[in-house]
Amino acid sequence: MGSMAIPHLPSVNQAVHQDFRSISEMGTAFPGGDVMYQSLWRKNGGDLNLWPKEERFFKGPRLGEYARPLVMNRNVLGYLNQSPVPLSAAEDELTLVAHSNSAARRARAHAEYAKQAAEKAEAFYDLAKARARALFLPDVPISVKPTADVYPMYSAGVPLPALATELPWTHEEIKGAFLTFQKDADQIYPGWKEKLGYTGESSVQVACLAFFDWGKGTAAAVQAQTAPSSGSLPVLACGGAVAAAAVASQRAGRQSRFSKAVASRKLLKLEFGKLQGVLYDDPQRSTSTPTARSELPHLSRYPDGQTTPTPSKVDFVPGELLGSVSGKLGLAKFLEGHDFVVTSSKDGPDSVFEQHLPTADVVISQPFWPAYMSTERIAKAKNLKLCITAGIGSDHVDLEAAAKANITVAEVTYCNSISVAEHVVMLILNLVRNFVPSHEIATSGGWHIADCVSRAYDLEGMQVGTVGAGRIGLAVLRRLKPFDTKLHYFDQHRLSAAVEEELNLRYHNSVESLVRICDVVTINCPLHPKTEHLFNKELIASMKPGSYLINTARGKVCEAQAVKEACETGQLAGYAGDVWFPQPAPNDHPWRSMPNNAMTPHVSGTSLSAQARYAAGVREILECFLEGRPIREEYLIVQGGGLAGTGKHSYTEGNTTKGSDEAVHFDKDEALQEGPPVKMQKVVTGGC
Ligand SMILES: NC(=O)C1=CN([C@@H]2O[C@H](COP(=O)(O)OP(=O)(O)OC[C@H]3O[C@@H](n4cnc5c(N)ncnc54)[C@H](O)[C@@H]3O)[C@@H](O)[C@H]2O)C=CC1
Repeated sequence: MGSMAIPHLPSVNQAVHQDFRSISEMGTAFPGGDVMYQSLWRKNGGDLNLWPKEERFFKGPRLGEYARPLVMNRNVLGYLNQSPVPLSAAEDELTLVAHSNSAARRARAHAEYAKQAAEKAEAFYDLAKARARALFLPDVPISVKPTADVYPMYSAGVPLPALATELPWTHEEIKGAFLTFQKDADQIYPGWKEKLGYTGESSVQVACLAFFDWGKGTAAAVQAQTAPSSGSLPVLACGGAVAAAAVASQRAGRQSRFSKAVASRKLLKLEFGKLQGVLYDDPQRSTSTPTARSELPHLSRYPDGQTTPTPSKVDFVPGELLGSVSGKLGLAKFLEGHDFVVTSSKDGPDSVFEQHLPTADVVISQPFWPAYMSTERIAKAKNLKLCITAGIGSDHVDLEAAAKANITVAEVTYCNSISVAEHVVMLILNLVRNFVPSHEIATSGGWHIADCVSRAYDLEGMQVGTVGAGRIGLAVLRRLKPFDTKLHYFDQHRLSAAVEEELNLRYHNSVESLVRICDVVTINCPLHPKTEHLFNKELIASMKPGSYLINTARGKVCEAQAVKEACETGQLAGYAGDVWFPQPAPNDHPWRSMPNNAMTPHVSGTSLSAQARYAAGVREILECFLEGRPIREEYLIVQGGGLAGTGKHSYTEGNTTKGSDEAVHFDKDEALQEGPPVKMQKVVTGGC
């Protein structure tokens, strides 16, 4: 299109009555058309060379022309100046058609321009790379991409102390670069930290301080270039080059991504954003142990037919540890060029999370180690547009406040529902068959069979009920069917008659009705105002005596003290689960030490298998968000000022984050000093 010769006057298209010839025949100084056309005509007359390029692509009739009513009984459209009647409603529709036609043509021309701009940006980047290679090092290491941004400053002779102080503080990208380039430097220049006296801390501030030295290094690099024989290139010089190159690489990459997005006519909502990831700590035990398995089964659909996440690609191998800080949910590469801060420091006003919150555009958190987005925190997060739950269950966000602030809350629906369902079955068997105490006896060298079996039963024939029969609840029911149990459920949405028949299910219209009958109750509903403390003293007292309660939904669905007392009196034969409130649970939380518990930290939904799915799902959500595409309906909890998608189906309005600030009382050091968690011997001797 760009190389097409520009005719002085376009060829005449007789099918379109108001082309240039007809205009001139009409002898009109300012022919009909839309406002832009009129004003361009006034300005430039018929000389198309003087008109904006995209106007050349407009070959159809002008606005207002289709919109004319039929005149003169000749079954042709009349001219604007001949119109005998005012515009009608039908014309409005035609006007819209004409509008969209012309807009589409213009958009195509814009897209063409943007594509050319993208190509130029790429060419520029290649040039800058070549020049920086020549300047800094004859052989720049592979991951080092030189600079379009910093290079001109060096070559323009900006005083180096000024450069060194100016760059780190004024350029957000440089701060970002420091978070990513250290690995490169480690590989290429082992020992650089010692040589620089780098403390090894990972905060941006420390990294920026280190940049002062990197800046000096750049000076050395420049000198080395002018006097190559002055000795070996100091490590500092190389460091300067690495830093400068990392910045340029990020910037050029972002620029070219942006231009490409424009060229493909995607709306790039957030060109450069601050994303705050809150993930659990890396393993405390040695990581030298190889992972147990080298591959994961490939799944493309969930049981109801919904597809597993569909990001454009992933930068991790399924089965890797992605949910902890260093795993970064496998997003580090994808988010290069953005400010992506990942931390486990999430509770209290001094936490890293709270410090970054006021400037964050996106918060990514996990239920296992939740960044509680309380009312107060949402009020502080003025830039926040999107909260992503890497998993399922977004109750750690004050959904009411998020809706009011027009923040979207999305989660990776279904990603770990089956993981949890498997866990629930395991926990039921665990409690009923008294597995954990028996295991403890074996590992402590004992053989006390009577102690092992005095609380052990068969599940067969028991009445088992779920509160909540959504993705997890239904999967639990399906998995329990072969155990020849009698199955019950309560949910605000009744399952289909076919499913009830298939699983021989008994529906209860209240939770009270279900708990009265069941030997085993499993909780699989979200936490929202109607389920908060649902299992209180009163409801637990109405349960069948000696029943088992399994809660992998959310800790706050149960009242902690009421559960503890019921375990002590025997009203509950056992309580198992992995969810607490708040999280991490205080070191002295009663569930850690109450009798007959089979508790773990919050783990059921973060198996390595689940991590691969939710990491991919988070990327899918981010890709949609960054490109202005809609997020899958089923992933939505809050959008457009209210509950949406799965949020609308499974939650009720309100806030359940109150009390989450207590999480600050968890003392990591105390937990580490105390060694392995609660010994089950305590449980065996603990009563009931
Ligand atoms: N422990 C873990 O690692 C994980 C825990 N979860 C928890 O499990 C919950 C459920 O997950 P899915 O089954 O995938 O969600 P889902 O949305 O498919 O199902 C939830 C079901 O609960 C029902 N429900 C809502 N309020 C209820 C009430 N008051 N009484 C009875 N039923 C009610 C809904 O109607 C829906 O059928 C999540 O919201 C989350 O809190 C989810 C994944 C991992």
